[in-house]
Amino acid sequence: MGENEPQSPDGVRYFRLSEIEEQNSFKSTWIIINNKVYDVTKFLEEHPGGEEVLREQAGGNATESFEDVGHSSDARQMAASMMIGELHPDDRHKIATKELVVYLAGSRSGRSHGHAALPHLHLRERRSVMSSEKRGQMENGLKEPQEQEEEQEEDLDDELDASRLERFMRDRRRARSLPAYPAALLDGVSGGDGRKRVKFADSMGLNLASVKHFSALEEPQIPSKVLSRHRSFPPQQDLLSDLCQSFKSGLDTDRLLACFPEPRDSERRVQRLRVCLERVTISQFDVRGQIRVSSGCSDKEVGVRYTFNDWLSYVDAQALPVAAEQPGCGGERFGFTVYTPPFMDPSSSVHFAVYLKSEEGEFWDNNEGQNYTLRYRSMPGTTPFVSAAFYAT
Ligand code: HEM
Repeated sequence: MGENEPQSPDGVRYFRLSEIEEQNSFKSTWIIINNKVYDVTKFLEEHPGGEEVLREQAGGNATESFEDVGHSSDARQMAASMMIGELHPDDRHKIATKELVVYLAGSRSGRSHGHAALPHLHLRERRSVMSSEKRGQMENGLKEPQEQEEEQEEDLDDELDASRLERFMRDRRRARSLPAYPAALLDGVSGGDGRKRVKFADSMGLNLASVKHFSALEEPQIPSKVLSRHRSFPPQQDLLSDLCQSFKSGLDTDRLLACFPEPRDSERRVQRLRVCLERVTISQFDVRGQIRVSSGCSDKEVGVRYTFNDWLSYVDAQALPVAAEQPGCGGERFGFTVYTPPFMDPSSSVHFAVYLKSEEGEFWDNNEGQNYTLRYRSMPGTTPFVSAAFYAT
């Protein structure tokens, strides 16, 4: 590949775009970042941001996505070790990115919109290559500059503002979990000394931008978004303390009953399967369940296996014994709680099955082979934070 292509004066290998576009499989995955070509095939599984995001860019220009994430200098050093050449100069125009002039209003005297901490962003297109889709996104909530002449006079200010904007955007970027760096990639990269790095995020998952110190006399203000989330979903009663009771959900009892087994059936099911899901309850924040197992063996592990991504990956969470047992309810009970991520696609589901592992073997209740499924449902017209919950289907 690329043998017939010219090289740059300093010996860098050039690849034609068509050639790069072919490297889009698991066997060979190349991406372009800032006109440099990277072979990320061996890095796919180790990428802290996941294999999928790289696969989506395979064979194409990943510059914008790479920069959007705000990769660290460590990440950039890693990337350097995967560079195999550059995009042929004749093909660079084919992947040219858009250039935007960024205006920050509200930062100059007399232009304030009354939100000192949240500047209004004014974006103006300099080139006309922006796609209409992109333009739609950019213009969403953003305004055109009002007076062109005034803006030209203030070019210097704009430069200053652009750096403020960059800082602002960085602060408002969604906080990301910190990577577990693969040891092999850390040779010679700073930060690989095994020390833990910690990041803070607010209730919406955004990076902590500043720290405010409250005095003892000052009442902390709870943002209305956070309050409304709690108001919409009052805490449910503690179902785990109420054994042998019907499945309950403040959200959709009928549908739950249709999907989950009848609790009075659990006697029969636990005899047959040795383990069964007896009850489940759902709130916007978590899914709680009660598992019943046949009494007997002392050394056992009871838990739930669940996935938020259709079993691409899954988690086994151990269930803990429920303290009190009511008379007339044979077997032992274990409770589990699965916390649902705050940011889910509207179509997301959680699938799960419950298990018992003992010296006699492994036993499962997987809803007769179909697993238990809860679908995430958004309610239109409200913000995602107060509008969605899991529903049984
Ligand atoms: C050779 C190319 C790449 C390398 C070496 C690389 C490396 C890394 C590293 C080390 C991190 C951890 C955070 C950090 O240190 O910045 C990271 C995070 C991430 N990367 Fe990349 N990356 C590459 C390309 C990409 C591309 C093309 C995309 C998007 C299409 C991407 C998306 C992400 C995302 C979304 C995260 C955040 C994961 C999280 O913390 O939740 N990366 N990457």
